Amino acid sequence: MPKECRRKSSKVSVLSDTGINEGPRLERRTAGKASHICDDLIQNAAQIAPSSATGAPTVMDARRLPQVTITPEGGGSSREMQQEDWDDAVDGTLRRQLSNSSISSTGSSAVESEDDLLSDNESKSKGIITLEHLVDTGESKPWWKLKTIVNWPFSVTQRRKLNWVQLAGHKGNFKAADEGNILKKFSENEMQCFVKLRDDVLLPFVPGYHGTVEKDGESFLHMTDLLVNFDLPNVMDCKMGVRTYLEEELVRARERPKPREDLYKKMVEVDSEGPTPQEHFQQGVTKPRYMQWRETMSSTNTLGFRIEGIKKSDGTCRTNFKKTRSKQDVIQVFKDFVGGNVDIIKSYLSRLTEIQQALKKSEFFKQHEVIGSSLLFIHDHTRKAQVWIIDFGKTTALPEGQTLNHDIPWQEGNREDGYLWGLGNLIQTLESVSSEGMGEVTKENSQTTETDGQ
Ligand SMILES: O=P(O)(O)O[C@H]1[C@H](O)[C@@H](OP(=O)(O)O)[C@H](OP(=O)(O)O)[C@@H](OP(=O)(O)O)[C@H]1O
Ligand SMILES: Nc1ncnc2c1ncn2[C@@H]1O[C@H](COP(=O)(O)OP(=O)(O)O)[C@@H](O)[C@H]1O
Repeated sequence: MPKECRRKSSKVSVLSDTGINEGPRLERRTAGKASHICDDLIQNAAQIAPSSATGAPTVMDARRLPQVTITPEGGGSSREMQQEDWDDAVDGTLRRQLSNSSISSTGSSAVESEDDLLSDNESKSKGIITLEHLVDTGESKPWWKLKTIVNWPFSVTQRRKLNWVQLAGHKGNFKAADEGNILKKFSENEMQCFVKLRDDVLLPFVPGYHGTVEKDGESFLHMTDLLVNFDLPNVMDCKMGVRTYLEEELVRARERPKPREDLYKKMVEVDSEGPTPQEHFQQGVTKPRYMQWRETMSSTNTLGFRIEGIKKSDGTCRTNFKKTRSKQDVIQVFKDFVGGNVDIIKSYLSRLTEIQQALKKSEFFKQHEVIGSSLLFIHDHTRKAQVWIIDFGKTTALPEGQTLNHDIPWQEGNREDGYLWGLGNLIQTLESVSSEGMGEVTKENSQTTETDGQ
């Protein structure tokens, strides 16, 4: 979810899911063409340019490199927005459950104990976590104020913690809710998307949305927990599209470049050669520069999707896929994810084909730029397998009358996201898994220890 949206959420005083509030609140400036191109950026991108050996269709290869001029400002290592802008009291209470033994037979399970909980100081969530309910004040009247739900019976048992899987996004973004549901930090964009999706053919493929909830000025989206009906689920998050940042982030970085030290460190952790000499000198990279680098290192640019994280039924989690880029690498990861079971791949394929057909018919999809949205794959030992479209935090409506193809190259200003192109490649990739047979799962892909340094 973009921080712009999260920041706005704290200022929202009246929430509406009636659709009256049409149009994204993200201020969208006209994307101008840059007159400067950072040579270092281009050189760097050229060094890690996608190879044609991936077997990916070349329709996106003509993409123009995003143009960002990077200049140091104010010491050069400031974050675009400070973490503390967003962290709040409830964030501090979220802890990650590291013990596999406490995962119950369902994907999302209530637990009473706080044993072996470790505090999580990272801003990104990676794997198995414990979701807490919002603070129980003990008052007789409900502390929360439901805006769109008339009655939410919130019994004591429903206030227990919830073992859950969060493979991407920021820690503290989710809370436990009533049984079968979760709360996600409010964003205007995402709320508006959920409301519009109620009348769209994509509705069967997105989590159920039950309105907004507010507590102490903090607002949440109340939605279905997709893990709830699974028994020890295997979960994979695939981020869709060829671009993972908004055009306006690019414009902002060009107008007011703010090199960020945290992103520089994340880049160096994966590839010490990643930053340009200038970026090394200032110990900072801008957000779009980091996002572009992530796209070229992973399969985002070459395949139009990338694997963000996987949690398997044995409790192991991996989020170190930053360099998983070739189609063959992705095939190996899928083989390991399904434990060599071709039937699960076939179930996934049939669901993906339904999603593809629905997307092609969807009015919502035509009228929105879909950035940073994921497909969430879930299966368990009963061979139940589902795929869901999640995360509309950066999905923004186009101006009235404008539509997107979603399968043509992005050029700054056209707002194309490459979603359908990526989905086509994802389907082809799973077809390859299915036709190749499973063979042996490599040691690398069956590893159970997560490391971020790749
Ligand atoms: O995956 P890594 O390499 O850690 O990079 C993250 C992801 O791209 C996040 O997207 P997502 O939330 O979809 O996972 C993004 O959040 P936004 O969604 O806010 O763009 C983070 O931006 P910052 O939060 O600005 O650091 C960026 O640092
Ligand atoms: N409705 C849901 N049911 C189950 N898991 C979910 C649901 N929504 C999100 N998740 C989990 O949370 C992670 C982050 O979700 P996402 O919506 O992408 O958050 P963010 O906007 O913070 O990036 C996903 O990778 C997935 O593991």
